[in-house]
Amino acid sequence: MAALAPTKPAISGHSQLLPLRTPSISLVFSPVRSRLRSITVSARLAEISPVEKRSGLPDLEITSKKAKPTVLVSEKLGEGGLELLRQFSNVDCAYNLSPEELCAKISLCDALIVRSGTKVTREVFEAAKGRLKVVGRAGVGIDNVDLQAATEHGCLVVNAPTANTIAAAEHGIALLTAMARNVAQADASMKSGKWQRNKYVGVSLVGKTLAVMGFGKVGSEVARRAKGLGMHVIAHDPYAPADRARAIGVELVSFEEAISTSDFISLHMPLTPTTSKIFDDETFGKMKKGVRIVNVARGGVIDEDALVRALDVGAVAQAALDVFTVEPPPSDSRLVQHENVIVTPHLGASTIEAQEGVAIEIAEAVVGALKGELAATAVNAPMVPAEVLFELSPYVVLAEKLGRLAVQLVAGVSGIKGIKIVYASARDPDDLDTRILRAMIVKGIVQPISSLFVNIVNADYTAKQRGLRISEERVFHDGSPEVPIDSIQVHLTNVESKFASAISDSGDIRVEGKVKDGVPHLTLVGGFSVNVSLEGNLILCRQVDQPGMIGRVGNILAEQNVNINFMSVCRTVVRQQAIMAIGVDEEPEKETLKKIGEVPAIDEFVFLTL
Ligand SMILES: NC(=O)c1ccc[n+]([C@@H]2O[C@H](COP(=O)([O-])OP(=O)(O)OC[C@H]3O[C@@H](n4cnc5c(N)ncnc54)[C@H](O)[C@@H]3O)[C@@H](O)[C@H]2O)c1
Ligand SMILES: O=C(O)[C@H](O)COP(=O)(O)O
Repeated sequence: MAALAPTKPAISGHSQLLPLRTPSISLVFSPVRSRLRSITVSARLAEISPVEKRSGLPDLEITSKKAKPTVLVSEKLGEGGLELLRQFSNVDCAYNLSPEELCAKISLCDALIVRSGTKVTREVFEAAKGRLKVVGRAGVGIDNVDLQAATEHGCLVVNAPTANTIAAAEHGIALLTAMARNVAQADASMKSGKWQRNKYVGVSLVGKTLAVMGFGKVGSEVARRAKGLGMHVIAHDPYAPADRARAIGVELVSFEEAISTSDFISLHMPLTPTTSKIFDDETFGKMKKGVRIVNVARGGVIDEDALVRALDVGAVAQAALDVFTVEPPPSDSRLVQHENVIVTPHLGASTIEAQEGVAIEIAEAVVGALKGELAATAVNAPMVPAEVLFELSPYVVLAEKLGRLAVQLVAGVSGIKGIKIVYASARDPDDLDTRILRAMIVKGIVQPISSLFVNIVNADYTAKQRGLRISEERVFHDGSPEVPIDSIQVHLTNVESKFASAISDSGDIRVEGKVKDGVPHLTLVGGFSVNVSLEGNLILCRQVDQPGMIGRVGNILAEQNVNINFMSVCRTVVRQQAIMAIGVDEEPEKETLKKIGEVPAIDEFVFLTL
C-alpha cells in the first residue's frame, strides 16, 4: 500500500505557495429531540463552491445557504415522514426503479431512503460519484444495503429500528395462530365452494413449547405475547442479556436445545453471513418431528429447498412465511405453493401505525445526518453518545486543525506512514472516548493532500487503505477530571519536515494543541512552546532573538495590507533563538513571503493554512 506523500506542500523558505482553502468550522449542539439526540458538526459553507464544499466538509453536512439537498425516496413512505423531508429538502419519490435507473439518478441525490425492496449495491455508491451522503433504511433490516461499500464511500447508513417492532411481532403471532388453525387453507377452501370441517382440524398452542430464535426487539415481543397465549417459551440468542429474558419469564437455551425440544419455532434473527441458511437439512433433521416454523425475519436464514424436503416428508408439519430468499419469490415456487405452507408478501411491518412511525423515524435521522448530525441510529459509524460529543466538540475542531497543520509541515518528498496521537487527560482512560478525535485528525491529515472526502464514517478505513498506522496514547495530566482533555499531540513519525524546528527530540513532526476558553490553540511545535489561537493562516519563523524582528516582519505584511490577528514569540535561548508565530487573516502573496524569508535574522519559516 503506498504511503501518503503530500502533494500540495504549504510554502516554506522559498518554495511555491499552494493555498489550501478551508471553511471556518463551527460546532452546534442540537437540542434533545423526542427520540434522537444529536450533535451538529457543521461547516459554514456559504462562500464555498460545490467542489470545494465536498472537500471541506468536517463531517456529513451538505447544506449551504444556496442549495437544498435532494432526497430520493425509492419506496413508499408514510406522509408524515415525507412532510418532514420536504421542509428541509427537495424530495423525489420514484418507486419501482430498475437498478440501472437507480444508478442513473443517484449522482443527483444527497440522500436515499429505501425499504427492503431496493438493493443498495456497490454499483449504486460508485454511481453516486461522492454526492450521496446518507442512506436511510425505513425499517430494521439493512441486509439490502452494501454497508462495506457505503463505508468506503463515506456514506452514512441509518435505519429506523424501533417503529415497526410491534407490527412485526403481531404479524408473527398472526401467522403462528393462523398456521396452527389452518385459517388460510380453510378460507381458500370455503371460497372455492367447499365445507371441509374434518380436513382442517388444527393444533392447540396452550402448553406447547415455542422457541424464539433471536431474542431482540421483535423476538422478545413475540415471546411476551406467546406467553399470554399460554405457551412455554424458550429462546436462543448468543448475544441477548439473560436478565432481559428472565424479566419476561423466558429461558435462554443453546441452539441445539431450542430446535430439538420445541413444537413451534419462530425466527427473529438478522440475516448475516453467520445466520445465512442456518436452517438447513441438518438442522431440520434435529428438530422434533412435526415441528411448525414461523419466519418473519429474513428468508435467507432458511435453506428453502431443504425446507420443502422437510415439509414433503412431514419432518416439518407446517411453515408460515412472511419473507423469502428472493422477493418476490418465483410464482411457481414449490415452497409458496406447498399445501402446508401459508405465506404473506413481507407484510410484517405493514401496518398504518408502523409505516407512519418508521417514516418519521427515518426522516428525522436522514435530515439530521444531512445537517451534519451524528444520528443515534447510525449503522456504519461509531456511536458516540450526544453528551460525549457535546463535551468533546471544541476538541473535535482542535483535532482536525492539528492534523491539517502537521501534514503541511511534512517535506514534499517524504511519505507519512505513522501517526501517533497523545492525549493528556486527568480522566480515567475508560472515561474518554477518543474515536471522533482520531477520525478528525485523520481527516485533517488526509483530506488536504488527496481528492478523498473523509468523514467519521470512513476515516479509519481511509487511513488503513493508505497504509497509515495510527496509535493512540494516554498520559496522565494532574488536573481536574471535569476537563476531558488538557492537550492533544499529533506526531508524524519517520518523516522529514520543511520546518526543521517542527521535529521533536524523538525525530517526529510534533504539534500540540489545547482548548483555551473554548478556542483551539497551538501550544507546541517540535520542541518549541507557542501560544496562538488556531484561526486564519499561520506563519512560523525561527529567528535570531534580537530587537526589531516583530516590526520588520509586521512591516512586510503591512505593505501588502495583510492583517496580523495575533503574534506570539517564544525564546529558547535569550539573544540566540526564538520562534515567532504570526496569525494572519489574509493569505500573503508569494513575493511577500519571499521577503520574510530574506530577512537575514530569519533562519527558516513556513506558511500554513488552518
Ligand atoms: N417481516 C418484517 O416485515 C420484519 C419487520 C421487522 C423486522 N424484521 C426482521 O426481523 C429481524 C429481527 O428484527 P429486530 O428488530 O428484532 O432486530 P434486533 O436487532 O432487535 O434483534 C435481532 C436479535 O437477533 C440476535 N441474533 C443475532 N445473531 C443471532 C444468531 N446467530 N442466533 C440467534 N440470535 C441471533 C441478536 O442478538 C438480536 O438480539 C430482522 O431480521 C429484521 O430485519 C422483519
Ligand atoms: O426489516 C424490516 O424493517 C422489515 O423487514 C420491514 O421491511 P419493509 O420496510 O420492506 O416492509
